[in-house]
Amino acid sequence: MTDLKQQALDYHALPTPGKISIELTTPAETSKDLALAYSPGVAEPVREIAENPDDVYKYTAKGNTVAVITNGTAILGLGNLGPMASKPVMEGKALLFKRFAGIDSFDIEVKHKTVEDFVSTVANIADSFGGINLEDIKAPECFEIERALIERCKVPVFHDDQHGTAIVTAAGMLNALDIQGKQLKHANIVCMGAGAAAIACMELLIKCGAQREKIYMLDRKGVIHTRRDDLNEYKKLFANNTDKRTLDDVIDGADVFVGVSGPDLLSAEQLAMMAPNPVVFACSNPDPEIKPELALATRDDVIMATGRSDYPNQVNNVLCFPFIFRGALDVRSRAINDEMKVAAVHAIRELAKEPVPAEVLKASGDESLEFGRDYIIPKPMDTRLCGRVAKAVAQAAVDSGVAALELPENYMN
Ligand SMILES: NC(=O)C1=CN([C@@H]2O[C@H](COP(=O)(O)OP(=O)(O)OC[C@H]3O[C@@H](n4cnc5c(N)ncnc54)[C@H](OP(=O)(O)O)[C@@H]3O)[C@@H](O)[C@H]2O)C=CC1
Ligand SMILES: CC(=O)C(=O)O
Ligand SMILES: [Mg+2]
Repeated sequence: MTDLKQQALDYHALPTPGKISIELTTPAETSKDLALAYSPGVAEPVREIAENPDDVYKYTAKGNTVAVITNGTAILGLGNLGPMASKPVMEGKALLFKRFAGIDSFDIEVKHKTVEDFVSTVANIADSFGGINLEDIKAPECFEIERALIERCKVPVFHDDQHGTAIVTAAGMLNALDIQGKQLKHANIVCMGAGAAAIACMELLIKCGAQREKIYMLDRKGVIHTRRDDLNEYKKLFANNTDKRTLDDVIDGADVFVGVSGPDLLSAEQLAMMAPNPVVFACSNPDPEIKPELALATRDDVIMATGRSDYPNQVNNVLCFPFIFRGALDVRSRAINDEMKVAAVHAIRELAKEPVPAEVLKASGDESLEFGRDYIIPKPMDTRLCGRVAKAVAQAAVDSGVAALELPENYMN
């Protein structure tokens, strides 16, 4: 067994199985405590909430709790391994919510037969939480699921693999292209993968200035083009009227490669065919579309990012989901809309341009970090992220009319 494999298994098994537990926030030592916490005292908040439903935010943990919900059909880049196999990832998301944004979460792994079955299960329990984070649900079902749940739930519903990934990708891409002296609107983009993350990443890049006709998207069958008759409605939005059919055809002269597909799908030869000063985001987890060692040995003008914590430039939705929910919960937003997503993009990208405090360097193990090809995006353990992103998101929620509360005074200052 490799060292990392054994360490990772031990990390999850010890000192107790899993990575999270529940802790109490009120005293529960004496009979008096129990008379308040449970019977008879608990009846008082019950009566208040029955009379005024909004009081649930005053008397329960709902307002700081997010459900992380999956069916295990697209677990990282490992595929459809079922609900139980996804549990370590979902507990991992709960760990990240708590560690980076102080948000409590429950992971819920749903076994279901139909999309409607999944949607009803989630819709029926959604009110228990302040928000719903959908995770690792494969395309195209994820699109229908998210749309239906947004319609049916009063709390914000956010499919992290779509929008969290897209926000971080857009933030990193705008910075990387700036460093390479290129502009998104002129960039020839290759997107390997045509699923949840791919469709959302490309749609957000287009909102940020990329041109749809300059994007070539590929799935397992190759380039997505207008003469294919096997495309779902989401892939069809990226069908190019082109004779190009393979990665070799489209990578020639490309400025950008975004990989949200699977391991080792971009070869050194293909990377060598890209335009001068290319940007490669090989974001498949745990194994990227091309290993950074290989990419950097192949050419030294490439800006290289992966989804992993153990290389520079981690383009991973962890930089977004804890903070976008922090902002949404704090102003009790009923949605996470485009205005909030764009606010998150800019807050994340701008932070990378600021000097990095010593404690971030210590946590990341870097001697120095300065905006440039090996530091295009902040580190997840940068404690400034929560304040910057949550504040921008909360302000955007208030400004766009989806927040029930005003921005708290001195919020995140
Ligand atoms: N770094 C980050 O923050 C994130 C990274 N990801 C990564 O992105 C990947 C996809 O996740 P997600 O979108 O949720 O999953 P989906 O199942 O929704 O989509 C997977 C897509 O990848 C394509 N694909 C898979 N294998 C190949 C291959 N060998 N050649 C070409 N295309 C391939 C599939 O093609 P087809 O449609 O033909 O089946 C599909 O379009 C995963 O590796 C995941 O780890 C996802 C979210 C966040
Ligand atoms: C990071 C993540 O959410 C994924 O790879 O699915
Ligand atoms: Mg995921």
